[in-house]
Amino acid sequence: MSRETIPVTVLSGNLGAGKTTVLNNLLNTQTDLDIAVLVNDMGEVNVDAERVAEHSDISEDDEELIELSNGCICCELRGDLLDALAKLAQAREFDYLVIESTGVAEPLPVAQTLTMGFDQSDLDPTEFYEETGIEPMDYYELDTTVTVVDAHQFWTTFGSAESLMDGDTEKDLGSLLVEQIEFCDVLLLNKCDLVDEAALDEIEAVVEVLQPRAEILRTEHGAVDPDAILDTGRFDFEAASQSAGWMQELEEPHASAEEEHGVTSFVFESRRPFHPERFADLLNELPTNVVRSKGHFWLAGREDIALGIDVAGQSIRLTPAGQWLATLPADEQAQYFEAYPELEESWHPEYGDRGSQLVLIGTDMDHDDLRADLEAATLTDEEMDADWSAFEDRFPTFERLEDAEEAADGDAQSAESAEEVGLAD
Ligand SMILES: Nc1nc2c(ncn2[C@@H]2O[C@H](COP(=O)(O)OP(=O)(O)OP(=O)(O)O)[C@@H](O)[C@H]2O)c(=O)[nH]1
Repeated sequence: MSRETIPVTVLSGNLGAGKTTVLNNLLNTQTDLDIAVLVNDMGEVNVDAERVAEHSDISEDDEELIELSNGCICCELRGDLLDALAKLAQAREFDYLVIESTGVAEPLPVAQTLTMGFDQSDLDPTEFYEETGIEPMDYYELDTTVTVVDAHQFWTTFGSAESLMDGDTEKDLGSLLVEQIEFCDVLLLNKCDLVDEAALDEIEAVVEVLQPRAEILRTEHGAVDPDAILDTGRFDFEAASQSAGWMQELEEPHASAEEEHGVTSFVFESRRPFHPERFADLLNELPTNVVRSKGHFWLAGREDIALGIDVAGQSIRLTPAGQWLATLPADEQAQYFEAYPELEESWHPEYGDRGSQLVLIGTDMDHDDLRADLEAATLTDEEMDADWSAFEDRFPTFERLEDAEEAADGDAQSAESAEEVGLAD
């Protein structure tokens, strides 16, 4: 194959989901492609690379098997990843690259690194890059992101609050699984030999709501047709980072073909602020069948910025989601109205654009009950007239207004100011 850039497939997926098994299968399946492999392992010894070497034609001494150990390519090893790719590109004796990330890798930053390289990202240049000036991403193109999901462990992981240290941040396996599902082009539902048909249908229904864009394939022992994950041309950064089910839900509530599996979703909207104490209590006691929730909300007493919320499994993350336009001078507001006329239509005479919009996705959710609970957590008529600053407020305070602006500009999930909270009493 001769082309200007080398296409890349990235394999993600929770610990033990079957990434190495998929990779070995791929390397042992005859394709026309000469595949180079980069394996990332958290430990000092790259066990996965050893296993790849053991089970395929590629040996550990081979230049086309790169090992990156002792860290994760979604955080501290991003620069090393690019260096390794630059060195590999110089040899260029292969025509496809497959990257196996660690089980704790977040796919979005990996894809970001591979899309932006050193030139466009905020990465500090490495010594190698400064010496050679080679921008690896001139040589590569991200082609397909694949998430391998363990069907057998699915519900256990989904509801898991087991926390794991991932670089400097702590997160739980459940929310990592959701992120990995939400950000992929192809999803391999692996270990199907261990799960019956009805249970697989149920898992697929949840996955389809979380990630309507991906192709979902059922696999056993990682056996997959190479054409399904190599050279598919499916990767599209914008689409991938925007395609999560909750986003689509805001635009166009989906017809509930999934309802037979009890997977549903709804949008809660209110122009009244939440009472800080009642809303914190509600979030702390959110039923476990609410598997995903995202959106922004207005908290009484926080009239400057909107707060963003991201619930996945057992974890709740809060971010500053942007400044309310109501806080801006009239001339700046007028500019927004011109660009977005619908803003003016929904403008409240006293509160402006302040309000809440939350999407909830879950299994067997009682929409009416949940809606009533959310409604009850907003201020009553009497409270609307009270002094809001006197309410007890356990939500994190975001010191800098720039935090809000950064989060509004970019991806709220990666905003450094995100806080994982317990909202304890
Ligand atoms: N029964 C069954 N076992 C599988 C299947 N796929 C993989 N396994 C087994 O599951 C275990 C984990 O598989 P790996 O391929 O090492 O998973 P991984 O995602 O690379 O794991 P980490 O590198 O630790 O994140 C191994 O013992 C595999 O043999 C499958 O479809 N069915």
